[in-house]
Amino acid sequence: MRLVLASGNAGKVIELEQLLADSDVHLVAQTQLGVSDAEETGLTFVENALIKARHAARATGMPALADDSGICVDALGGAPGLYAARYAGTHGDSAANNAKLLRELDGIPSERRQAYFIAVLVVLRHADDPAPLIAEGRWHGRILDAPRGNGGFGYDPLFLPDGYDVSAAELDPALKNRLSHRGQALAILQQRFAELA
Ligand SMILES: O=P(O)(O)OP(=O)(O)OP(=O)(O)OC[C@H]1O[C@@H](n2cnc3c(O)ncnc32)[C@H](O)[C@@H]1O
Ligand SMILES: [Mg+2]
Repeated sequence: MRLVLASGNAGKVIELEQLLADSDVHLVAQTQLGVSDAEETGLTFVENALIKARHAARATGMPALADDSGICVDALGGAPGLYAARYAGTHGDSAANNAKLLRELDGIPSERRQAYFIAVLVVLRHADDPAPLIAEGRWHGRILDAPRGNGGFGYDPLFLPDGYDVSAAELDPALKNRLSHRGQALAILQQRFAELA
């Protein structure tokens, strides 16, 4: 089964390809097919995931998988949340986003730095599919005082997963995929892939 992956985020593409490496699902990143990024005008992760999947399915005529994700920090009322990719103003500027997150949490002690990553994955069989497959995962932890590690992407260097003494950017990539919001959501989705036939 060939699916267009409706994401322009190289970190997500790598993780999702790895997660599906042993399956019969073959992902083709939308950038490889010349598909531009969709405008994320939704007010929820699920709406944005549907917008992105529909955009890629329409542009390519292929079934599409989209991932809308973010990080929600309790002490900031859930911010950056839906706006994680553009928290500091420029879409996808991880260094600036991470610096802003540290500034916003300046002086807040570790016991009040709880946060979770969330991912909503959507599969549309075609652009007008009225019955998308939808799955959500959440990964809980806290925000560090300073970045740690070089793996992963985005907010990973600032995220200390519950139960671990290393940041998400210091975890082995396979372990991150087993634990993460994205890995959890994909496991749910895979149980439903059979319905795609
Ligand atoms: O919309 P696409 O094209 O998929 O790519 P994007 O980077 O814009 O992705 P989102 O709109 O879903 O925004 C999610 C942001 O949340 C962050 N994020 C999501 N999952 C993450 C993870 O596993 N590790 C670190 N940061 C993550 C990262 O900064 C993303 O840019
Ligand atoms: Mg985006």
